[in-house]
Amino acid sequence: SSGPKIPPGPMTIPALGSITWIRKDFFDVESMIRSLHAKLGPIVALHIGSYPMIYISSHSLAHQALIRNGAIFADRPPAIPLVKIISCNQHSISSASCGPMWRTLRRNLTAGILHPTRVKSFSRARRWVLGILLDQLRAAGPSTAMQVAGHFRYAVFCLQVLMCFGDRLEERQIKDVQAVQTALLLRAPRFAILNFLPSIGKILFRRQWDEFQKLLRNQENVFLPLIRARSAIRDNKTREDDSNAENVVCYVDTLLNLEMPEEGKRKLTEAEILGLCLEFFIGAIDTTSSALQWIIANIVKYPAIQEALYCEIRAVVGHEAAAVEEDDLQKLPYPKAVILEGLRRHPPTNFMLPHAVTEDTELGGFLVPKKGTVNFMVTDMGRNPDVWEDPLAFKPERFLCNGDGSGGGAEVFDITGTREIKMMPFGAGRRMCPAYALALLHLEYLMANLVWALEWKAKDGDEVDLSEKQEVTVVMKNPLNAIVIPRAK
Ligand code: HEM
Repeated sequence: SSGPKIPPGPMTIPALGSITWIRKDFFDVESMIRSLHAKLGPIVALHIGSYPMIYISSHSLAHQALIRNGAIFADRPPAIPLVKIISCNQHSISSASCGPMWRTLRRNLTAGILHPTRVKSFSRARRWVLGILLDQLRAAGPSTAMQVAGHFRYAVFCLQVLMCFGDRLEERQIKDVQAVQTALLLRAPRFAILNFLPSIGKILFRRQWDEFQKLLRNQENVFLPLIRARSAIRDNKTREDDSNAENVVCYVDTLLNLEMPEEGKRKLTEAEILGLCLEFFIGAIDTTSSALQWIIANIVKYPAIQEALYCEIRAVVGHEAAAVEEDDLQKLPYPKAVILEGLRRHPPTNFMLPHAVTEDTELGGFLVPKKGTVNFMVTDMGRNPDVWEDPLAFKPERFLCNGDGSGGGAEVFDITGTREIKMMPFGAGRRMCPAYALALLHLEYLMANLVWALEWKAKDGDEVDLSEKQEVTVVMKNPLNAIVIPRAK
């Protein structure tokens, strides 16, 4: 027709095209999309399944799609079979179609456990987790280098588990949750084959299918008793007003109380609650802990940044403070700038979750057809030289008002991209990460205290290598190996 055309992309024969793509490594696909952008411009299309997959590398097109035409671009495509199983048929926030179920679940998360007063009620839990992390890091001694990634991941895991199941959990219970959840994530690549031809895949790849089912059962065995324990606490509370009962509301409490307004006010099933808990971990743990590792790696690589952080913290909390408290963070613009620079330079994910389009629409002069999927080049946007001066340098000052690195300016950067998108580590628009403020709090609190309590150094003669590797998130190819020296107070 004479109307706008589908964005340019490599020519493919429909079915054959899909087979070619399935055989490609994720990194190959990513670098291919990057070279297509270099050749064909900021909007390109791949023809992998029945509908085109459109990739966008331009900040202004991302803003036009996600903010100005947010309603059209806010849906999700049908989930792949294994995600369907884990999410109880797309009854999770990240996978649900953009309808009443998604709205209710998302609102329950943002107005419930992510409400600032609820987040504040977990301050004690955060202090406890920080103590565990510092003990683990100090244990190596001041002259032995250690890999810190596992310790960071465990700390973030503890934070999420406590917010999910209640802040009185014992470490033993946290470790049980971690064991089953990590097993599922680590084995995930083995199960990918089950996504193709799901009905006969169970028979053809019997071993993988049985193993997948076993991991799901293990997960139920650990999660369901924790969910039922919260249910029992709630029932006891309604029977007698027990002042000793738990008073910090956790995510599971909000899910147990939730009613689905469009479905006769029905309650969520245990399986749905379990899937939502899993999402609460999968969305948070690898993203937050890999961001923390990248940020600390840059602090080790650039001692002047570490010194500037330490000096600003000291000026606010005083020489003798045992720790940086959450209330102090509001008075510390430089740590905020370091976190933002970390997320710009090393966003945990190169792409967002795929968005589906609800009607034919035009973007950048091209047709984005109904049911087509759209995704955005998150990493490339944060490193675009047209938007960021010297984009590969790690310069937190760019996020300070006064821009001179003195830490005196207030942080005004709009991470939501509502006015203008300059980077989008948390996405933008209606599907933007609902927990971005929590993630920023965890990163700021942990980083500020890690620098306040410990001096970070590279192993003698070792360069901090910032090469990347794709795992669940983008991680350091050579994980950070650092020496930590407790600071005298
Ligand atoms: C540094 C940490 C984090 C990063 C970089 C991050 C990034 C993202 C991104 C890029 C998306 C997709 C946005 C889109 O498709 O438009 C997303 C969605 C989501 N994230 Fe996060 N996230 C982080 C932490 C968290 C945490 C702590 C939680 C839970 C407490 C969480 C829960 C979710 C959920 C539920 C969604 C789906 C939202 C929807 O579809 O409506 N994330 N996140």
